[in-house]
Amino acid sequence: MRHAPDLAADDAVPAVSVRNVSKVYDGLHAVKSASFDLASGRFLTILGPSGSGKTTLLRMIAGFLRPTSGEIVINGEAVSAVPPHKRSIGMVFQRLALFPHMTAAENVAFPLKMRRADARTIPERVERYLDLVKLTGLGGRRPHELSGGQQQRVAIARALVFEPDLLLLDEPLAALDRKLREEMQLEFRRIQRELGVTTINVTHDQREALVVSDEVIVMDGGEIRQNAHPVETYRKPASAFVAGFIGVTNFISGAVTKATGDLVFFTQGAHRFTGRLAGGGAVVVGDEVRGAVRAELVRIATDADALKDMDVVLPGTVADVIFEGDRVVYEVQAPLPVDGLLRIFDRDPASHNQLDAGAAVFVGWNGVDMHVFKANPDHAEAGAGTRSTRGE
Ligand SMILES: Nc1ncnc2c1ncn2[C@@H]1O[C@H](COP(=O)(O)OP(=O)(O)OP(=O)(O)O)[C@@H](O)[C@H]1O
Repeated sequence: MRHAPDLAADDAVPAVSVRNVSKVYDGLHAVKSASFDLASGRFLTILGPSGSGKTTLLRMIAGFLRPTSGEIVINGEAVSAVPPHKRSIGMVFQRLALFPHMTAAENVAFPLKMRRADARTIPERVERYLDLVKLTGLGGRRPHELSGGQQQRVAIARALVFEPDLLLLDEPLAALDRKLREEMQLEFRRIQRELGVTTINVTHDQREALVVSDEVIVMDGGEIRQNAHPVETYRKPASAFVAGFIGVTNFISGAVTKATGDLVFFTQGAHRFTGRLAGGGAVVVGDEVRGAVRAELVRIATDADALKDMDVVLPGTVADVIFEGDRVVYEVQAPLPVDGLLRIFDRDPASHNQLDAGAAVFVGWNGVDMHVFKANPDHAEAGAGTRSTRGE
């Protein structure tokens, strides 16, 4: 199939170039000065909370919406004046919109007929794409005779059969149950790698973004807050917002007492903390900062001695215990103004007794595991105070 990535060409012209694109409704920015380049064959996910501008950005790339300002370039061609059906784009939506009266094979053949493909080649191409999505032999069934996951596969085959330059996914998995959703995430990844088709996916599911993507753009308030490889997004969040939106993060506010290089010392009442400056910029003594530490990097014990290797040890009381099978989530009330309850993952719950709510405990972590962000009241962190630990 012709989508096998051509690495030499990748370097030359980005498959998609979004240049300073904004969309304004009634004086409000749905998308504000978004810019990014996406190389050919890459899988990009645009991740963000509801209302952050993800769909608006995707719809502008698809051509359903015109930017208020800025430019979108696909394979070197500025496309602002090109209508959606003239852009070489396959789309899969949350609502699949399969034709119910047509068989799976007829659904997949539809875009080829619309594009007046040579009728003699259509059956072979349809079969090839049904094979690709693992629906071999099911082409004769109508949508209602297929499971939700199988219908999803028909929609994927239909979006890809005409070999578009770009595949756009608008939360296609949001309506599926978790197990099927996770299975289909891996399917999207497999198919995308097999074809090498440049893909842009929109989701508010952080796990999906980390699992499927080569690159993740995190949006908030219409703006791109970070554009990075998933591992970097998780390990080196560019702001307190990103740290709070991806993963489960504990925040502690304080004032800087010393800053040397990227090492920052700050205090909250009588408690001293250390961390690494994150998100760029610099801090000086007296600046308000927010320390962020991941739930999986905080340790919990009933005996302070067990945490003697940790840089920070605080006493606390277990407020709630959430059993999730492969891990236990503890919510701990610490007696200093940690922002909300401290959340801690115990990933090895089978090896010891579970703690009970009300237990007196100690929690601890190391300074290298704390990211320190300059406090910015305009960009409150995401996720604080929520109970969701799975990004759902
Ligand atoms: N046609 C419109 N008219 C006015 N405002 C709009 C319009 N479409 C979107 N908006 C606003 O633009 C902002 C971004 O919306 P958008 O649908 O892009 O967000 P999203 O991140 O995709 O959210 P969700 O995950 O809920 O779909 C929101 O504040 C929304 O209310």
